[in-house]
Amino acid sequence: MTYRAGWIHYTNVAPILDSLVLPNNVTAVTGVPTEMNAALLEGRVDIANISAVEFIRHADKLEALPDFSVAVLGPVYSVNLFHTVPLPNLRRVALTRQSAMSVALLEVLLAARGLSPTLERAEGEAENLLASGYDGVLRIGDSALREWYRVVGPLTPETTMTTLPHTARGITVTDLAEEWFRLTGHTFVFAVWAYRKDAPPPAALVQAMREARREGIGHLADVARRHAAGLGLPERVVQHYLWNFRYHLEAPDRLGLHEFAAQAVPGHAPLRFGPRPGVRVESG
Ligand SMILES: C=C(O[C@@H]1C=C(C(=O)O)C=C[C@H]1O)C(=O)O
Repeated sequence: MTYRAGWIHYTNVAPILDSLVLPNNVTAVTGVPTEMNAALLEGRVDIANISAVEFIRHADKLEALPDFSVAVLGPVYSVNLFHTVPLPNLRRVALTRQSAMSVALLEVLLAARGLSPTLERAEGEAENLLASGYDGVLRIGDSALREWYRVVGPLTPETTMTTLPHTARGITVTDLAEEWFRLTGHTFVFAVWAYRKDAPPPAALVQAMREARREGIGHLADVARRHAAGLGLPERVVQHYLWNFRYHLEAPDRLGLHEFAAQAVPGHAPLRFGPRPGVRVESG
């Protein structure tokens, strides 16, 4: 039987996907987070790296690989609220249709500040939307990374990603993962690799994913070089962006995930993870 994978193909998954050799009988499609969330929940794929909030919302049906995540501690650079007024003055915010996670995160961050601007779905470049009457625009993924750099860059020999300003040309870029860290002191998990509990991935696929990740992380400069031109960004920016991610769903990531789950989806079913690598499951 064929096992069907669905991959979100943003650059932050390249350290896992670029070197991945799919075993026989595994097929893969790609898409943006909301597409992959729906594909998994509707049974069109069997495993996908999905928005962590969808995993939490559907924890009764889903299980996640125990050692795969797209997570950060502090800034992420690609989940950004672009705004022209201070956060307390926000009135109308445009949300991207590509994302479930960042919308849920924005709602948590706004609620923590007692803010309730109007949230609307609208596509387009952040700067164009800001010029057209929105005072905030939420963007994720590669285009958000590019727009962030366009607003706050360029890097000079004296600056690093972490010392670039948050405001330039009248636009402030609020990095939602950095805000989450300020609020809670936790990591933020954007994605996990989830599957329906009754359809776990073949061991050969998980093994291939682990090998691909080892290869990608071991050659991050090469991954950055391959993707920099396509992104239209300096290699230095892409390399920093990539090594900043936490791909192993380690204990601090799980803590952050549970904290977010408690805040965003109160009353959710217990989160379930498959057996850890190297841990033998006794049968009977
Ligand atoms: C950090 C990011 O993570 C992605 C953001 C997601 C979302 O917002 O729903 C889902 C999967 C993640 O891989 C990003 O691509 O910018």
